[in-house]
Amino acid sequence: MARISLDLAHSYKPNPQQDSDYALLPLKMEFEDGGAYALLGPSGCGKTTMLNIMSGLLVPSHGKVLFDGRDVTRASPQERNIAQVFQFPVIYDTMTVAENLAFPLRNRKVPEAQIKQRVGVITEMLELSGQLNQRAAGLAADAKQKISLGRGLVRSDVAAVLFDEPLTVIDPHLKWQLRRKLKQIHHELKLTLIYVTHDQVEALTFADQVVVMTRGRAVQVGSADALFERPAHMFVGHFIGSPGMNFLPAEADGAELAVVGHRLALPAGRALPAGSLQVGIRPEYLALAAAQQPGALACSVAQVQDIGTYLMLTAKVGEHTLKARFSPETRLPSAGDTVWLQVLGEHTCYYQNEELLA
Ligand SMILES: Nc1ncnc2c1ncn2[C@@H]1O[C@H](COP(=O)(O)OP(=O)(O)OP(=O)(O)O)[C@@H](O)[C@H]1O
Repeated sequence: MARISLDLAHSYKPNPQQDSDYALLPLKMEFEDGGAYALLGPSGCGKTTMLNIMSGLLVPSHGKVLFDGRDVTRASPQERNIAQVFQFPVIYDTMTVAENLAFPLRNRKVPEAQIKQRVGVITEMLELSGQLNQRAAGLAADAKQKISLGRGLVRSDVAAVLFDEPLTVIDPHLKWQLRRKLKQIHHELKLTLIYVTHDQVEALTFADQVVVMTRGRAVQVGSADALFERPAHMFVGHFIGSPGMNFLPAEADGAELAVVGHRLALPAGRALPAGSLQVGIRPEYLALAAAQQPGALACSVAQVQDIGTYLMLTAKVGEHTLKARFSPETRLPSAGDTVWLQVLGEHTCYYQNEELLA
């Protein structure tokens, strides 16, 4: 396994002039040996480009890729010793499940006894033991994709295993099981795993560290907890969570903050540079407050929805909308009523130029 370091940028255009010409803007990043990472972001943000640069399918237009300090920028996937799992199954239909799994090891002349042992471990983990001697051709799409996952995981000597949206063809129930399974496999096999997805639940259940990307930039690398509690960039606040973080424009001036024109005292000990900023608060932390309570805003209730496991309150303050989540037993006001919501508190984040200030 290897520690992967990136110090690069990539443009598919021959003469990039502006930021929008780059699929990846200049970035420096380290993937630690044995870590479980997810590259998370919307379509077109540069995830596959980054993965293909790590695997060796693509040479970056600028900069370098290092594996354990060794420059591998122009080395092929074979030379880098990378295993890859793609969106759709890549297996041999005429071979049995066992033969498919053994293939990457036979190719490398691993002794038969060792192959048997390793294939046994992987089939057990992926719950394929009952189908070992079946031909792959007769299997359902998700069983075939499990074989693909197994082929990616079967070698213990790879620098890293890279996954590009590997659960796309899997049905939703099995998807949930496989996500948990992959996490368990990571703990047992201690391989470096890098996993591309646009699905936040998939990224947050699988990875120890999630790289959140938007428009060719990696805007934050962090644990699920860090991305939820302290989004480093407004995009992370908005993209992570269901629904995402609420934002309100504000003007800071000494110990006070004018939020949508309402002057609120900042919590004790909180200092912000004077000027325009955005106040960010998660729907989970937007609590009910008494009228005129410091740090609270009077809002107008637009809607209360029963989502089953929680209640969702939608409120307006001026032209701005706030979403707040409450437990099902909370007594909430009705549409048209005024509600006071605690906007400033210990979980509130403050942003300037989209970056976290405090
Ligand atoms: N071979 C290519 N030639 C030119 N432009 C490309 C090529 N591959 C990707 N791009 C562009 O680079 C940008 C990043 O694409 P990339 O496929 O890395 O994003 P992604 O986050 O993986 O998206 P998706 O989830 O849709 O696969 C996009 O604007 C895309 O159109």
